[in-house]
Amino acid sequence: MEDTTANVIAIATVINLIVLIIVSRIIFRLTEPFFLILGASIAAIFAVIGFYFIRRNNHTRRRKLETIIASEGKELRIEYSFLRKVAGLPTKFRFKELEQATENWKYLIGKGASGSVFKGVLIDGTEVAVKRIQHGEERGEKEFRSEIAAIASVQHVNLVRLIGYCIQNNNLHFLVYDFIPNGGLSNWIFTSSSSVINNNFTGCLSWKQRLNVAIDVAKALAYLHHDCRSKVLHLDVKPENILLDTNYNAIVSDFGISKLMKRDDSRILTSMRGTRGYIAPEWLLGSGISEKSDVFSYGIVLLELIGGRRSVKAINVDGDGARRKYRYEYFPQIVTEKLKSGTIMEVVDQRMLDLEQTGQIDEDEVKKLVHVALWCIQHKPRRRPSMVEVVKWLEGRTTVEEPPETTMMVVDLLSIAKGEDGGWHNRNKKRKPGVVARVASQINGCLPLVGNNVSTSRSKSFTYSMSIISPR
Ligand SMILES: Nc1ncnc2c1ncn2[C@@H]1O[C@H](COP(=O)(O)OP(=O)(O)OP(=O)(O)O)[C@@H](O)[C@H]1O
Repeated sequence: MEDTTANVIAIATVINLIVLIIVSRIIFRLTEPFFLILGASIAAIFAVIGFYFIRRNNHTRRRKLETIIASEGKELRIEYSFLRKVAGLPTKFRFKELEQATENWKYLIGKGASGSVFKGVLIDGTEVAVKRIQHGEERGEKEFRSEIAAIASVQHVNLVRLIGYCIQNNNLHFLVYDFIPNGGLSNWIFTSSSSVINNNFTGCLSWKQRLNVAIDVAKALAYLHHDCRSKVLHLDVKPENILLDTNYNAIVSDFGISKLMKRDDSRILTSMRGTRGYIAPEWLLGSGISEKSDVFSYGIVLLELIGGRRSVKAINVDGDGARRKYRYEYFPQIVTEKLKSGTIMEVVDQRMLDLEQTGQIDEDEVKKLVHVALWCIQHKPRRRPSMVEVVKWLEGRTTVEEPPETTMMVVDLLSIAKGEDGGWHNRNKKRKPGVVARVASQINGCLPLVGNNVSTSRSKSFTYSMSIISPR
């Protein structure tokens, strides 16, 4: 377009000049003014031609540059998206893409404190689990941020991969994960679980599968605690957050309340969250947490893997409705007693024993796992092993010694949602360490593990019940 304009101007100027010369020749008959006008006209012609060439030259150079920049930009974009994929960096999805992937939120696969999880398929065929986080629910914005911060920087075969995220508006966020086909471990070790919604994947894991799960989870935690730039504390290790893939390999998920900790720090102070039954005593007492708090939760999960039951079981002993009274059974205490009396096989999941046809589970193997678990749930964090040590014990690379007896502390809210399996379930996760500390200081000596009145509703006021079992 600019070229054509410049050509027209040049031609028009030349025609003008010719006309001017002819007119001047007739009027001025080759007088002095004629030559002056001629000179000026020739200068004008050169100016126009020069201007034309300079413009043309600039224009060509600009176009060349634009082509180079465009191709380099494209290359950079390709390289960037490749690097994101290789580095496992999460992609930002549009809400519409997620609506299409989940067929308008058709398949609900799980529900937690912070939102619901739906199954979906991305355009490229990748199966995903989309977690919808509605702010205003128990967790929310904070969970969304900490989950992205923690998981975006870690990559391990036993950790769930965050594929992407989506921010629809201020109070509706989404996290997109790899879909893990066999769902939560809780569905495979407990007889029934309230967490099962549209999920048919339940059953009973064999001893070998349970041992593999224990090793996988230990490896994932060892990686988070020792191999990342900052220590990553998961802080919500429990069977619901351990997913199983098609081959029953364990994948640790849900980084909603995880925390990053500097390598040099030995502990951090943070408000108490987590799930009842799995929370380490130091958190309940407000004395600061560390990677050893994950080790404690892991120890509880290990015992639950062996026994196929929750660590705390509320058994209705008297009354009904709001007046119901419960007796609590604390599985770690039962295990300790059975170990002492030489009857450890009595704590092993009966379903699994039936499956394996008694005799196929080696008692020494059971003892080894129990020892590891009891080391992990030592009351004093410094007595607990590192997850690296746990991996070595489980893989048989080093021998695990018999653990010392330990104080066991059971602290929880009075408002308990009792599940079908008699276990405590995932409600009222926020607690106040200050309150716990006060309750703890009132306890003088040891309390027997006894029942309380239990309300099944969600309580807004935080009341604590605490029992301490000390070694005899
Ligand atoms: N990537 C996944 N693949 C398959 N199922 C999943 C996946 N992520 C979660 N689920 C299912 O959804 C359930 C709830 O998910 P999740 O625990 O992450 O939600 P949540 O709100 O963080 O729960 P909570 O905070 O109470 O632990 C899980 O127990 C599991 O059954």
